[in-house]
Amino acid sequence: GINERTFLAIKPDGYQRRLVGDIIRRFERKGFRLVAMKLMQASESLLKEHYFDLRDRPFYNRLVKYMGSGPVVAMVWQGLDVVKTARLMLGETNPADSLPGTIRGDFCVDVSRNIIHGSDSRESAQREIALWFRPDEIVCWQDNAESWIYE
Ligand SMILES: Nc1ncnc2c1ncn2[C@@H]1O[C@H](COP(=O)(O)OP(=O)(O)OP(=O)(O)O)[C@@H](O)[C@H]1O
Repeated sequence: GINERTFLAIKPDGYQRRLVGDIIRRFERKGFRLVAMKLMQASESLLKEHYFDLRDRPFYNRLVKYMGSGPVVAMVWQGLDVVKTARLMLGETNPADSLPGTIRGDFCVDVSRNIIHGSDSRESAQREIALWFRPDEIVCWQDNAESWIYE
């Protein structure tokens, strides 16, 4: 949809490596709009809830520990088909499968240090946005079809 939203989080390794500006710049230049952002230390309970679907995977505990090992930059981005396009811009989960030009393809080699998270569907986006943000932390911005064409 035209005003679709997705949840992106720059992981502790992305923050530590000072990639925040580059990552935000990519999404702005692409044409998406930043509608919420906070730099935060995520709690263990938030991270466990966020990764609930992966709770039975062998790397789950390591993943929660890594995500809590430093600040994360939690963001909501809005725009036409942003869920799918953001996933393309991130690259594959495993950086070894990510093409150059994608965030993971350009900046990392290790699946357990892969810089950024992005919602994988509109349903997960809704769930994750509600988990990480209060409604009053999100800017209300509506692009209409005409502004996309004439802006
Ligand atoms: N085999 C693995 N070993 C270590 N960590 C892994 C492994 N597979 C996935 N992860 C970590 O768990 C995260 C979530 O895995 P998932 O399969 O949901 O991939 P994803 O949807 O591409 O990632 P994300 O949810 O972070 O955008 C990955 O981004 C990665 O940090």
